[in-house]
Amino acid sequence: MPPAIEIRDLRKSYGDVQALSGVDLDVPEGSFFGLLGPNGAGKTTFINILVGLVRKSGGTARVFGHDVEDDYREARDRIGLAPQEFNVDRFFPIREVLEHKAGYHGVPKSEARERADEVLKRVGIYNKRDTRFDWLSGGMKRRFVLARALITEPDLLILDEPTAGVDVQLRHELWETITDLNDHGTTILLTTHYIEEAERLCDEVAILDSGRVVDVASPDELMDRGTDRITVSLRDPPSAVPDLLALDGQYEAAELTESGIAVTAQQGGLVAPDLVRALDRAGHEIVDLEITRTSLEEVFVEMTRQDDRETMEVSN
Ligand SMILES: Nc1ncnc2c1ncn2[C@@H]1O[C@H](COP(=O)(O)OP(=O)(O)OP(=O)(O)O)[C@@H](O)[C@H]1O
Repeated sequence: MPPAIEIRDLRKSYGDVQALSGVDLDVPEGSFFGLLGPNGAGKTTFINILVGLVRKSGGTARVFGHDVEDDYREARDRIGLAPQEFNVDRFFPIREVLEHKAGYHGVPKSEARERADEVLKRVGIYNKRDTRFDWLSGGMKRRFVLARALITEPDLLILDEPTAGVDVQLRHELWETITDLNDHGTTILLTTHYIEEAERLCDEVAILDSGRVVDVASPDELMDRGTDRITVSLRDPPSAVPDLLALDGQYEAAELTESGIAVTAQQGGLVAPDLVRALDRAGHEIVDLEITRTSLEEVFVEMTRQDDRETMEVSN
């Protein structure tokens, strides 16, 4: 079975701007996949190539085995897109907008109404079915854009910043709706600036920076790449960093603090027991111990910042 998305050496330039510089990526069928990256990293360009809004400059992009340009119709019919910008026909009642869209994708008229009602109920705005898009609140507009993406019963749902600017309650409701879709087999590709969103929802994330994939991993794996800080308070704070030879290089740095010692290590939870033993053996009495985990956000900032530095070094 081909992956939901299969990308090889994908490139796109807009004049002198290299928006994608050779992206390779596989998104397995059924996964909840995050695409993270700072502004201008190339996320929207990537999505627009998949849905046929932008022509690639090179490489290949397939959706469930269909080339997005050569087999455009087959690929596009499998995708539901909820874009970041609202591009909705504002003059018709929203139920009609959905019916038109279903018709455009070959759904018979008799079934289109049924489907429209079903997706409006799913996103919780069925009672607004006769209202024009313009007259919906911001949060309802977000719900509607999701309903429109669902009207064709897509196998791949692409969500570009689906919760941008919505309140906490709606954000949680949208999370629930898309998690439920994923549980029932829909592959999800999500771009977001809310790292917490990626951490909660995604099985895997790709970090895109300056048109390149810097890393692909689960949120947990990414967090393991950050350093944790183990802070130990001691009954009698020492005047020099105690001998930590027994830790056998499992840590990156150790320093004195006001109340004891702080050690940074890749996986703090694994190092902490050895650290406690080493301090105990050296005669220190431990009063308190705290491990602060790196957040995915910190790892993300560090990864994309380092990449900036490399780019600067190359260009210098
Ligand atoms: N139509 C266009 N013409 C010229 N340059 C463009 C065009 N669209 C995008 N770009 C440039 O390509 C690069 C990637 O932009 P893109 O919108 O894909 O990034 P993004 O990751 O989606 O950013 P954001 O998070 O801000 O939405 C940027 O440098 C952008 O200025």
